[in-house]
Amino acid sequence: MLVCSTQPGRTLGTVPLVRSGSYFSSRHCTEHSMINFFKPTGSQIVDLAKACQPATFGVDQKDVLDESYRKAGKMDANNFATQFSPSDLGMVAAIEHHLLRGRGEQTIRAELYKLNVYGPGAFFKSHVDTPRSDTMFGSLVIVLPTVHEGGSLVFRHDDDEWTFESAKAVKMDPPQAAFAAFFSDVEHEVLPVTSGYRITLTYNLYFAKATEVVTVENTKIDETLKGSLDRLLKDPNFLPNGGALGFGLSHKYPINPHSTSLRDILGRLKGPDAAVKQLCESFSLKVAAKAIYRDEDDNRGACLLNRFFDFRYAGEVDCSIVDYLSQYGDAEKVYDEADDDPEGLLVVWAKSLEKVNQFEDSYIAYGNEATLGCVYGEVCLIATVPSADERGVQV
Ligand SMILES: O=C(O)CCC(=O)C(=O)O
Ligand SMILES: [Fe+2]
Repeated sequence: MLVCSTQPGRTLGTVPLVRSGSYFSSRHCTEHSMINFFKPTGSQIVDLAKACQPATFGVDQKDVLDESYRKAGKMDANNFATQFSPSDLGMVAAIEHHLLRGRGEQTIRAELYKLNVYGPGAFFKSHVDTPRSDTMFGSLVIVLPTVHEGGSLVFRHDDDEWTFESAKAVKMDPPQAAFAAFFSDVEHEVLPVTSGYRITLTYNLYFAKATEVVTVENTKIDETLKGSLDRLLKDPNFLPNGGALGFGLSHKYPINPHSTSLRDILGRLKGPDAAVKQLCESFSLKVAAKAIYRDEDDNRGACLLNRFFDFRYAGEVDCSIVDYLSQYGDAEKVYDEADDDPEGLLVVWAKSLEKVNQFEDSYIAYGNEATLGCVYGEVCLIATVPSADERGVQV
């Protein structure tokens, strides 16, 4: 459960880490580039610290390096990827509610800024954050659950001083992160770390633009997906040889496999499904609506078709549906990372298939006597992802 408390100018709290949102990967080191903050190892943390650069800080809109003022390592947001999502965890809503009392709408967004590593002896003296634009009003610091001592955050505002002992607020088992959100003009300081590594993610907090507020639902989807997609495509370890991103649809569409065209569905996508298409296209990914077919026995793979296959003219089917469609229906076999039979196109499912648009058809199965077989299909969106080389990212 997210727990938070608010004093003037700042909201402090803790949030449990969710398993799916605890992975980080950096593009600096390839061998140990992945860290699961559910159970990070000591050497992974040291590797992450080594992959960082000396942290600068902003003075009069310029980035300055001065280790007598700030001694820490940093990694810029475009050099690592994380599934940690303050909005999915309810933090953005909580910050809005607590820090900006009474606004009560989704009028803010958190943009990932940096990852910081404070090893033994690292600190950041008292400062105020430099707003990066007119709409930036504050910062969000997430202290990830790693064993360390010291590194408390001290806030000062209007002759008031407050210390957040974040090292004591984080928990390892089950993992719980600590966070602090505060207005840019609140003075804050990171006291020296006395042992271990203190790892933080920093986010810039913005008021959403007026136009973004009107399309609340889309804004939320766009912001979350856009950042993730951008980071994935820039990650050379993501589909290094190319493949596809698959998205289950959020809305239901009228489907008759004997008469509906997938091209029509693509042209009539609703709200969040249309947003997925637009977003992928904004990254120059080609998007198509496809039918995915599996055998009744789910384990024998799947295949994608650009049209619904009409089994009324199929005759007898004497092999698996996937093999049949690959041979006679121009289908492309697909697999995902969990498959032990990698054949065809590798699809990473960004949004799982929830059977929202499942359809059913029957065919004549070959055997001693003809029996009626049942085939299931579903509609999904497939975005083709070029190889890391073609995307211009180096492994
Ligand atoms: O890492 C932290 O705890 C604070 C970082 C900070 O204050 C900043 O990046 O401006
Ligand atoms: Fe700061």
